[in-house]
This record gives sequence, structure tokens and C-alpha cells, in this order.
Amino acid sequence: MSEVLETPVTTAKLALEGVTSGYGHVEIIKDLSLEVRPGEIFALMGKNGMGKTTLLKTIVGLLPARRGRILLDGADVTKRGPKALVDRGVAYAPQEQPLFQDLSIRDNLRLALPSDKALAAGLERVYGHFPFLADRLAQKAGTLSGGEQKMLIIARAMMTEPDLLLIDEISEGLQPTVIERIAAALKDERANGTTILIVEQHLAFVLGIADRWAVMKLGQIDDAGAIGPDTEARVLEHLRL
Ligand SMILES: Nc1ncnc2c1ncn2[C@@H]1O[C@H](COP(=O)(O)OP(=O)(O)OP(=O)(O)O)[C@@H](O)[C@H]1O
Repeated sequence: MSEVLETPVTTAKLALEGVTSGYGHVEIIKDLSLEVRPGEIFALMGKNGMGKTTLLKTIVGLLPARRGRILLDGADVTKRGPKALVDRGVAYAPQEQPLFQDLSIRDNLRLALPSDKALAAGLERVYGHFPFLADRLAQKAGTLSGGEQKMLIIARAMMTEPDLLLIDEISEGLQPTVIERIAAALKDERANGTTILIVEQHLAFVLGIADRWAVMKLGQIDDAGAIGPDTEARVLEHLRL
């Protein structure tokens, strides 16, 4: 691991200490340690099948950590489960089956929230990023285009004004203008104090918004650092190997 990630920080927003998790008899995440600092965008990259999605699922409690600890603002949340993470301000935009296709945009957004009042406030926030939502609230999510569905997924995760936002491969299949819109939305969220951990394959997009980065290989952090002029070349080298 690089010097940058070993440098002590006051209190990490999210800290993983020797986390191991997996499926059945197979360990996918192996003794992994990582710190995400308050208010940063942290880009997590790696080749297919290296464990990035598995790591996000472990962080949000959908998959139990078999060993190690997960700390949120210094508090141990390892065995607390998904609900406790949501209550502590964590939002997750997953890669798989993320929307209720037969429900309207409004109902998909409402499900993330405790009340209609919260929905009204949340909508005001996300309309700024994704204005098309304002005229389409009654439309079924399944009838939106692929790009619109991705924007809805991000909007839903932002509705709660999360302290920590976890995003899994949002850019896949999106046209450049939509990616730019999402990049702008994520930068705005960071400016408002949200910490973001984003798994991405689209390097220009994610390295353009991130503060620090890591590459995963076979369930471990293979390399990491602060974003700098050599980052893209360094990451590409890992993805080629
Ligand atoms: N539910 C599951 N049961 C068994 N094995 C799984 C399950 N989900 C994922 N795996 C395996 O875990 C490994 C890591 O998968 P994961 O989806 O975490 O990788 P990833 O880095 O996110 O890959 P990608 O970039 O392709 O999305 C893969 O070998 C995958 O086959």
C-alpha cells in the first residue's frame, strides 16, 4: 500500500481493518484494510471479478464480515446490519437490480425515505442535478431509458442527504453528457460534505472527480494513493497486468 494511505488521519469516515468476507466456502475479500477520509471522493478500481462489489456489500452489511472490523466515524459497525448503516447516514447505489421497474419514479424515490415531507425536500435537492425527474414523477421506472435509470439510481441515493455514499459502476453504458451530469452531481455532494466511495471502470470520469484512489486485486488493495499526474498511467498498468 502507498504511503498516502498509511498516513494517520484524525478519524476516518470509513475504516476497514483486516476485513475478510466471501460466499460459502470461498473467501473473496482477504484481510483488506482501507481508510476513506471525511469529505473526499475515493475511487476504487480493479479488473472484473476482483471483489469490488463484494467489498461494497460487506461495508453496508448485506454480506457479513467474517473477520476484521468496519468503522464508521470511529464507531464499530461490523455486525450492525444494513438498517443501522442507513440510520447512520450511509446510502448505497448498487450495480445489480437497483430499481423497482413497475413502480413510478416517485415511488422509487419515496421508498428511500421515511415520509412524504422528506420526499418533497429530497426532490428539491435532486431536481437541481437531474431536472428531467420533475416532469416524469408518475412514469414507471422500467420505462425510462438506461441513462435515465442510472440518474434515478443516483438521485435515490442522494435523496437522504447521506454522509457516506457508496456507488457501484454507475457509468456503464452511459453517454458522455450523462456521465458529465453525474460527475457534477457528485462534486456538488462532496462540496456539501458527503463522503463518496465509488467503484468505477471509467477512468477519465472517476479520476476526474476523485481525491484518492485504490486498485483491488484478488480481494486485496494492490496499490493506492492520492490523485496526481501519474495516476491514470499507474492504474492502467494494474488493469493490464
Ligand atoms: N453471490 C455470489 N456467490 C458466489 N460467488 C460470487 C457471488 N457474487 C460474486 N461472486 C464471486 O466473487 C468474485 C468477486 O465478484 P465481485 O462482483 O465482487 O467482483 P467485481 O470486482 O465487482 O467485478 P466486476 O468489475 O466484474 O463487477 C467473483 O469471482 C464472483 O464470481
